[in-house]
Amino acid sequence: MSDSQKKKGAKEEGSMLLRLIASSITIANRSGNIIREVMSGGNLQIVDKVLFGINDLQTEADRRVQKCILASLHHKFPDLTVIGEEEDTFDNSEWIEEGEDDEVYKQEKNFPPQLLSANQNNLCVWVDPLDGTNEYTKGHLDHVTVLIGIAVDGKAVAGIIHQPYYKCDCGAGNVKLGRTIWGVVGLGAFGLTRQSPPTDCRRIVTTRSHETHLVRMAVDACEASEVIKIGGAGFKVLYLIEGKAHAYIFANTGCKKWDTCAPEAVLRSVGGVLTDVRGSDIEYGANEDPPNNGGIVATASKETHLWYIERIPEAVKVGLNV
Ligand SMILES: Nc1ncnc2c1ncn2[C@@H]1O[C@H](COP(=O)(O)O)[C@@H](O)[C@H]1OP(=O)(O)O
Ligand SMILES: [Mg+2]
Ligand SMILES: [Mg+2]
Ligand SMILES: [Mg+2]
Repeated sequence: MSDSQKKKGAKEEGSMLLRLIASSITIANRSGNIIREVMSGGNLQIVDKVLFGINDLQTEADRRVQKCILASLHHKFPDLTVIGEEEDTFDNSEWIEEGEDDEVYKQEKNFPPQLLSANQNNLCVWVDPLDGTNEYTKGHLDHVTVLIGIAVDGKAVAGIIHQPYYKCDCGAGNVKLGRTIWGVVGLGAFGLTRQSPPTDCRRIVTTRSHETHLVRMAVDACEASEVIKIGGAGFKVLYLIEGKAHAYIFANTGCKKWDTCAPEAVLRSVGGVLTDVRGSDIEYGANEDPPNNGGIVATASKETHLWYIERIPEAVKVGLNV
């Protein structure tokens, strides 16, 4: 047996969660290539999924990335529950990505032991192939992320967030597009640096394309010195972790569990919190319904989260039925 065969065999016998995260990072990177290819091809083939709400668009990039992620995960983990935003099809062998990111295995000894023993019976993966579709179609490309969220026993514990249009400075004036962030609760986050927000202001990040009366009421009650309207749940959570905003407030229905599973896991891996507007945890088990009708309140620090929950007016909480 060759060295590479031995290495592959050892990985296949090891922790399913490690393999899943290592595979998902590589799959998310390939997804970023697909998103850029579709955009540069110039034909997004936009479909309006009017049945599900306002500004609920789907493009050829959403569809292709969903095929890539689901086919790749199904190929390696045939018994795993994977729930994606777009249609489910597994007959997409041309989209299979087989690689794994070795950096994940280097962290094995630091992983919480109870997560290393997770298996297909208590794991569930929530996939948003392209978060921020509305913004993608309007050229706000930096708002777009690919989200692969991993839940164990219904809790968001690991997440991969890929930003296809993030500009990485490679030195000497060279710029590479795309970065991938991953995080595991109890281990930490990789691919970005956590920064504290300024202490002399209160910046709230909220929806750009799904604003309603309840969203405005909730944001107003939090006494923001600045309201930042950007697309996507993934992009907004990165604003929190990188200290560009103090809280993410979304008092509306419309978000689904694939929107928040990866962002919540990455946020919690750095000590943050993401809940509905009542402060209740979002459940990500395989039998949960996808919609999260209770909105979102998220902060990068546990200490400040309750302050925002207490400020959301009761009328907003009742309006969202939580
Ligand atoms: N009313 C809605 N209908 C469909 N998707 C929604 C709705 N509201 C929010 N979302 C999803 O949640 C994400 C975050 O919301 P927002 O950008 O408004 O803050 C959106 O990018 C969208 O994800 P997606 O782009 O993957 O369809
Ligand atoms: Mg969508
Ligand atoms: Mg989304
Ligand atoms: Mg999406």
